[in-house]
Amino acid sequence: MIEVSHCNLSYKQGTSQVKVYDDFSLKIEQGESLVLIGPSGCGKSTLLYLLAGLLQPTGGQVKIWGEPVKGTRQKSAIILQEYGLFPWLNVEQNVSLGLRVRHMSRAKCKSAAEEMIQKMRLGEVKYNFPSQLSGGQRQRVALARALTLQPDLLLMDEPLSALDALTRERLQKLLLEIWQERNLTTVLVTHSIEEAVFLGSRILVLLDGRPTRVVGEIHNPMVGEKGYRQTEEFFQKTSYVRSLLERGGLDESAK
Ligand SMILES: Nc1ncnc2c1ncn2[C@@H]1O[C@H](COP(=O)(O)OP(=O)(O)OP(=O)(O)O)[C@@H](O)[C@H]1O
Repeated sequence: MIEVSHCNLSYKQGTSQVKVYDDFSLKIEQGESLVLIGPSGCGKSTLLYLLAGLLQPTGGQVKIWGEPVKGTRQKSAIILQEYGLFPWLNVEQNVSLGLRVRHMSRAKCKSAAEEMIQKMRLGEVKYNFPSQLSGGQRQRVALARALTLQPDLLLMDEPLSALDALTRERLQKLLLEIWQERNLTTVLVTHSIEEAVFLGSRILVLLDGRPTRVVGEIHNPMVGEKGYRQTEEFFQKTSYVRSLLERGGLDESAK
């Protein structure tokens, strides 16, 4: 279980403080695929950074599998909005980077990276640099790099937002496969309602209220089932999330 308990977090903006989280709590079960959706600036990335240990709350605590998070941890992988690839390293070097900084031998790094490069179908571009890749390929490199570290928690901040519609759907399927195969715990931030319902076993709808408020929590047990996107249930769930976002709160009639 991941527990965010009574967390407070404010940012300094000029001479004032912007209160993003105030007494905020959240629990995430092992193996869940949690999606955070909400308007720009409502605090989604901040929550991801708290979970990653990149930010520390000023009050309260984050615990992962019972351990308080005091900084970044080896088993948490985060994929940021700009993918975080190093432009001066080629695909193979980017993928193996995490292992190299953990002092794994060169040969082991190479074979672990190669396995992941094949899985992500990046073999043909493995000596290319990030500037020579498409958005979808860059995203797969970022995923490959995160997965070589065998994380138990994968945090993703709008990982697919820069992609064209078809590439995005292909990578959504890939993310689902990875989640199901590895029984990973994932937290994904998105602005897309369809993506939230396609990928989230639970969806949290957040709104900016200074502090951030959770205005809806949707359990989505059919996630990952074949053909889910074409079902009535999928349509209903997306309509419900949309109504929460539009009306800024719980609308019982749309449930
Ligand atoms: N380093 C910072 N310094 C000051 N204020 C910040 C900082 N980072 C974020 N904020 C503010 O905190 C609030 C929440 O930001 P956050 O990035 O978590 O929102 P978000 O929901 O992820 O937004 P987006 O969807 O646009 O990425 C915003 O009002 C933002 O302006």
